[in-house]
Amino acid sequence: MRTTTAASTSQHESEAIAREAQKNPSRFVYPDDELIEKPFNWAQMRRLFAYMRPYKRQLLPALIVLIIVDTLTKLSIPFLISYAIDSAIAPSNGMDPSLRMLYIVAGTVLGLYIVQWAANTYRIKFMSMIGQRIIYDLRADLFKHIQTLSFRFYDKRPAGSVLVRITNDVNSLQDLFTNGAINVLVDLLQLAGIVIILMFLNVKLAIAVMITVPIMFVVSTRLRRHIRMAWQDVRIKQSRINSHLNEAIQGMRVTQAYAQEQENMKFFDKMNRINKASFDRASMMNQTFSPIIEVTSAIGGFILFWYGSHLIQVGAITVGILFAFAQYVGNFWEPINRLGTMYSQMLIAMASSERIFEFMDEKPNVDENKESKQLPVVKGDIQLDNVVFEYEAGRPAIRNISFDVEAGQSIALVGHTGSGKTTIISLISRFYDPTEGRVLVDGHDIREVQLNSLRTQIGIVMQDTFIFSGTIRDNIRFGRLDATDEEVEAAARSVHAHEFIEKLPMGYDTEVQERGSALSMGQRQLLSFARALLADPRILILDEATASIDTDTEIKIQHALKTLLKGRTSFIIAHRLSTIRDCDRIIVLNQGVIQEQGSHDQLMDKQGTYYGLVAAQFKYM
Ligand SMILES: Nc1ncnc2c1ncn2[C@@H]1O[C@H](COP(=O)(O)OP(=O)(O)OP(=O)(O)O)[C@@H](O)[C@H]1O
Repeated sequence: MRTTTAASTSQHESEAIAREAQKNPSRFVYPDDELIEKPFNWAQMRRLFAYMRPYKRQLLPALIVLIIVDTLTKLSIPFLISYAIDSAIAPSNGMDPSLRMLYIVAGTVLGLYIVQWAANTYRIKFMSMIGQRIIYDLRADLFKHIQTLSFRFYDKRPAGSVLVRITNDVNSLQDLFTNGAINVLVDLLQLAGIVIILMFLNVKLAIAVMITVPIMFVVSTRLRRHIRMAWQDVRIKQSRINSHLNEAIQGMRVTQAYAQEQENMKFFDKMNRINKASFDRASMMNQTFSPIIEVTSAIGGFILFWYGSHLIQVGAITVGILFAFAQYVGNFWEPINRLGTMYSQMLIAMASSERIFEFMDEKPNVDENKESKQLPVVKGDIQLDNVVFEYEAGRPAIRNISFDVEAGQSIALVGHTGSGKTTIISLISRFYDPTEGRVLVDGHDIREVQLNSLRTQIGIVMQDTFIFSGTIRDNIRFGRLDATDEEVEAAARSVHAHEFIEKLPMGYDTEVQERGSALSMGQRQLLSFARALLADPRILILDEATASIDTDTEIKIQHALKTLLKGRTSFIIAHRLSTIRDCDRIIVLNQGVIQEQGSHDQLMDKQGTYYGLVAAQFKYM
C-alpha cells in the first residue's frame, strides 16, 4: 500500500514541480542533471576497482587467508555436525552412540566458530581501513582534476552540483569498498562450495532444493533496471537540493533584505519533499529483494523437508544428511541475500561512479600539451590579433579585436556594461581560449605555453576579491607563498592596507572568516592589492578594483597604484573614469568591438563615446 501512496504523492508533486519548472526553468533544470540510462557497465566497474590496485599487496594475502578460513569453516561445520548425528547420536549402522565422539565434534565445532569469528572481525577492520584509503584517493583525484578545469566548466555548473559529486557521490562508494567488494568473492566461493557438497551428498535432493534459484534470478534481473533508475533519481534530487542550498546560503543576505524567507522556505520544502519521496521509492524497491529471497527460501525449505523425509523413508539418505542439507541450504540463502544487497550497492555505485567519472573525463577547455613550453620571464608586450570570442556558439562577446601593448604601458578598458571588457582580460589570462585569433605575450602565443608559467606572471585584482579563511597574513601571502613576514608587511604598507590591519585585534594574525565577511569591501580590496604587489607580476590586471574604495582612500591608493603599476604592463577596467585619466591608452569598447582608442586628452578632444561617458559621469557627480 505504502508504495502506491509514496509513488503517487511523488508523482503528484513532480507534476506540480514540472509545471512550475516550465514557468521558471532556470531554478530547476541543471544541464548535467538529466537521467542518464546506461546498461550495467563492466568497464566502469573495472575502472572503479582499479582504485584497489595500489593496495593489492596488502589486500591479496589477507584476502586469501580470510577466504580460506571463512569458507572452510562455514562449509565444514554442517558436515561435522551431520557426521556427529550419524555416527555419535543416532548411528545408522546399528553401533552404540558415542559420547566421546560427540564431545570431540562439539569441541571442534566450537573451535571453528571462534576461528570464524576472529577472521570476520579482522576482515571488517581490515576492509574498512583499505576502503577509507580508497575513498581518500578517489576524492583527492577528483579534487585535483576539477582544479584543472576551465572557467567554461564552472560557467555551466552550479557550485552545489560540483560539491555533491565530491561529497555524496564519493561517500556512496564507501559501502562498496568497505564491505561489498570482498564479500562478493567470499560469497561466490561459499555458494560454489555449498552446491558441490549438496551434489555430493545427494544429487536429487540438491536439484530439488535449488529449483527456485532460476525463478529468483529472473525476478531480480527485472528489478535491476528499476532500482538503478530509482537511485539515479535520488542522486539527481539530492544534487538539486545541494545546488539550491549553496545558492540560498550565498544569497542569504539578499533573501533577508527582501524578506523572502518564507518564499524560499516554500521552495526548499518542495524540493525536500520530492527528495524524500524519491528516496522512499528507491529504498522500497531495494527492499523488495529481501522478501523475494525469503519467500523463495521458505519454498526451498518446504521442498527440502517434504522430499528429504521421503528420501529418508526409502533409505536414500540418513537423518544426518538431511540435517546437513538444512544447514547448507540455510547458509545458501545467506550469501545469495548478501549478493542481492551487494548488487544494490553496486547499482548505487554505478550511478555515483558514472557521475564521478563524467567529471574526471571532462577535459579542461584550456589545456596544455606535451609541446607546451615554459614561458620565460617576460617583458610584458601584449598583442591581440584579430580576436573573436563566443561564450555560446554564434553569439560573439567580442569581435575582431586587435591591439598592441608595449611592455610597461597602462591600458584602460572602458565601455558600457556587457561591452566585453572582462572578456578581454579573461582571454589575456587564458581563462578561455579565443574562438578565432591569437593572444601573444612577448610574441609567444599563450596557447603554446605552460599555464602556470603564464599565470604566475599575471596578477589579477578583481572587484569581488576572494578572501580565504585564515589570517590576514596568509591572505596576503597567497600572492607569493615564500614571502617573508617583512615582505608581507612592506606590501601592505605600500598600498595603505597596513593602517587598518594594525587596528585589528590581532594585527596581521587576525583570523578572517571565509570570504572575509568581517572586512569591508574597501579593506578586502586593499588586501588584494597587497597580495598582487607581493606577487610582483610583470602584467597586472585591475578589474573594477577601485570601485569600492572611498574617495579619501582612493587618493592614497592612487599613489600606491603608481608604485604598483610602475614598470608593469597593466590593464585597468574602471567605471569611475577619474581613476584612469593617467593611463597611457584608453580603449573604448562597444558591443564587443573597439570603438575608439587614445589617451584621455586625445579622446576628450575627439568628443566621441569616451567624451560622452566622462560628461555623463560629471553630470551625476
Ligand atoms: N560566462 C558567460 N557565459 C555567457 N555569456 C557571458 C559570460 N560572461 C559574459 N557573457 C556575455 O558576454 C558579453 C561581454 O561580457 P563582459 O563580462 O566581458 O562585459 P563587461 O564589459 O566586462 O561588463 P561589465 O562592465 O558589466 O563588467 C555580455 O553580453 C555578457 O552577457
